[in-house]
Amino acid sequence: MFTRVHQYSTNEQVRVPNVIALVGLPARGKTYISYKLCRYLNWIGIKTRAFNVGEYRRQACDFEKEGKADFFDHSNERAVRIRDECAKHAMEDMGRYLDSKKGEVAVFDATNTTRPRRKMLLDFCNREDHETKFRLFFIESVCDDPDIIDSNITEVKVNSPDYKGRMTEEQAKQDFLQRIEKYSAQYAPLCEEKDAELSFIKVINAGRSFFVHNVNGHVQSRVVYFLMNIHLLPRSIYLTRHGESEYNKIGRLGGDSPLSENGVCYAHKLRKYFEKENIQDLRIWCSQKIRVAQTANHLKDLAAHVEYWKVLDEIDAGICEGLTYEDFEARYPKQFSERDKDKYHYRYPSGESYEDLVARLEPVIMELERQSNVLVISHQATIRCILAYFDNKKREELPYLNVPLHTVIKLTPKAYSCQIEMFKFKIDAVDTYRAKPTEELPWELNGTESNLCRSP
Ligand SMILES: O=P(O)(O)OC[C@H]1O[C@@](CO)(OP(=O)(O)O)[C@@H](O)[C@@H]1O
Repeated sequence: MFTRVHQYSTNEQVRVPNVIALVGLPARGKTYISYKLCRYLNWIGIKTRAFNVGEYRRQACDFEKEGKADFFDHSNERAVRIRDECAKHAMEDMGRYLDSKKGEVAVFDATNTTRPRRKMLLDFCNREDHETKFRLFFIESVCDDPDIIDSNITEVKVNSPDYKGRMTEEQAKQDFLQRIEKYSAQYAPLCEEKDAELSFIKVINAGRSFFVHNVNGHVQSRVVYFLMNIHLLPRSIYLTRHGESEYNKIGRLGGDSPLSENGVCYAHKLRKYFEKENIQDLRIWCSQKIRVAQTANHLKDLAAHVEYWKVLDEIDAGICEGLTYEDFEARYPKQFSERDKDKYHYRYPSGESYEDLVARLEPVIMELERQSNVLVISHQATIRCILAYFDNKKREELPYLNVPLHTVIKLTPKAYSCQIEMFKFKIDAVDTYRAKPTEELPWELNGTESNLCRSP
């Protein structure tokens, strides 16, 4: 007799709604963490939304009239009342989001620096009227490195809607420093003894060290793992497909064919491009397909490391490997239209779906988060998945992102976005893009320079 081992799917594991609450003084990167977490959790298929209490406060009162830094003084009773009301309002919205099952994780982005505020949140999560109580996890960002704080204030805070257009950058900076002082007077950091029952992680000096306490459940452990891998250092990630292959030329899917003449030409030009970029400690990650290895061969000596990852192989088209789209439609018309209906979830018989591909590529994303400069040479479907992560794309858009041949996509991660530049090489190649039948154009990218397609 066989015993069936129950395999938990991601969805089963996240049935308990989770609240992730940030803790920390202003300018400690809380919104940055919340943005990155939302992007990551949504990409791996856990529906997540951030609730930023600052935005509720901005809607509730005119900051100009309230007196800036004084608004955050704990002796300003009116302001304390307004701030508590805003927090409650955000909590109620968060509750509706989780109770209605629209989302599985809510990120509560606020300072939460006092014990009473955290108690209020805990009571809210344990309220009996929720269908299921919410599991609460705190992420405290502790930072005493003046350089990190200063760069956060100068790069992010002086441009916040509180200040932009209302005062000079210097005035904004001074006001913000006073705001930090007001919060510091009331700040009660999380503490192993006093908060023994709570689950939390302390991220110290933007990830130089961590303190993890009482982790509870799948979502929390994934969050901890993710936080321990991200960094803030400047770097660029380059994505490209292999040069045009013999199969591309005749429109066949998958397979393991070599480069066409045009493809070889691209490999040479790619070398020239990276010679010019002159990147220190470049790592090249390739799939294990011949067309990718041939593209990478010309670049090997420019890189500090070249690695061949099976997980970077193209989507497995199963019984459709080696067919053209026309063959596919003629042989398996039902399957073909199923794919058009829901390309993200459609799994090729004996092959993979885009959803499978995202799961397969998670270690690549995690490793990309850890590394500095990396060039990934891979395939149309895999690059779409990686790009969707960095450009925060929805699942329905992901399988239709336009990733043309003979193009380098340069990603430069910024605090709350990712700059995307596309360099199209002037070397002929077939167009392998197949639009969604009703759609006329490929989906646009979000990135700051998304429409920019330049020649290198
Ligand atoms: O999901 P769709 O849009 O079919 O694109 C994936 C297809 O792209 C192709 C080319 O048609 O990728 P690649 O040339 O990068 O290997 C196929 O191998 C693969 O099946």
